[in-house]
Amino acid sequence: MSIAFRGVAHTYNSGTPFSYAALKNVDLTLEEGKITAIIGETGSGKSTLVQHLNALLLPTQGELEVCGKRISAKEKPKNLKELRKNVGLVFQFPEYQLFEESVEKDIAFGPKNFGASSEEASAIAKRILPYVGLGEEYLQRSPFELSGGQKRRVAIAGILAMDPNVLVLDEPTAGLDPQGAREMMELFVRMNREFHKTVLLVTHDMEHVLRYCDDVVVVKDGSICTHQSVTDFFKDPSILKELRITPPAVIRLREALNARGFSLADDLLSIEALAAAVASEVKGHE
Ligand SMILES: Nc1ncnc2c1ncn2[C@@H]1O[C@H](COP(=O)(O)OP(=O)(O)OP(=O)(O)O)[C@@H](O)[C@H]1O
Repeated sequence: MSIAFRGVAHTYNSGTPFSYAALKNVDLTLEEGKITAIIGETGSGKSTLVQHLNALLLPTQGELEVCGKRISAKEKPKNLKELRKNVGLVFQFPEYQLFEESVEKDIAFGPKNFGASSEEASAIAKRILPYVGLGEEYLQRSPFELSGGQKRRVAIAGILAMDPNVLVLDEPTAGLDPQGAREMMELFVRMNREFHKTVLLVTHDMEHVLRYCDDVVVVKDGSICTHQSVTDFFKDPSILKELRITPPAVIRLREALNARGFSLADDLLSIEALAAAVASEVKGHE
């Protein structure tokens, strides 16, 4: 079952002098089971786009279909609660939304809200915590005493606890140190590969897009300007230049080497592949 936007537009403050067309006639089909990066310049409409997926925002025109539910301006999904259980939305800086007195209660809040007993919800919290890299000793701690990165892990555990089919992550690694960001990305990859979650990732980090994602969607001025596989996207340097995107380090290194006389192919997208190609060219000249 795919996720489809059909002619979706979203205008903020419609009918007022402050009206702003943030999304314009978006047609987009996302395959389930993939990790798709949503990228684009700041203010291009990425957050507005993804907030439609659990009906936090409703289209002002058009409709979308998510997990078998139709969402349109005229028609709120029949069972909003079920939709929100299926589509876990992690906002930018989710740690600001923690509110319970203990980590356990915070993670258990969602499952309880969706009908689990206190015991079941606590068991889920215990089970989920190690996935986000925190030990059981954190369960009874106040979320407010934790570091920023630990709070973020608790907030994400709260979403995972509801076992959504679709995980929508709006800049989940913003502000994390490189190690923390890598661990977070590896968690999402695991959720995708092991638990078959569809992952949509809003990000400005091209290294993460190249390394962890399958497909990429570029949003520009409220429209979708490209949707393709990550390997095709990064193979075409003209698109990156046109969109003023700084390419990942491996591509910059390849361009620098080619400028010095190498003829390395555009599809060398990992350090290992690039090193092997450089070694073979050097050997060929010996
Ligand atoms: N609640 C709102 N009311 C009015 N305008 C808004 C609102 N939220 C967003 N906008 C406007 O809509 C446009 C798209 O915003 P959005 O947050 O979707 O962009 P974005 O691509 O996610 O940006 P960033 O990368 O900076 O997070 C922006 O011009 C923004 O100012």
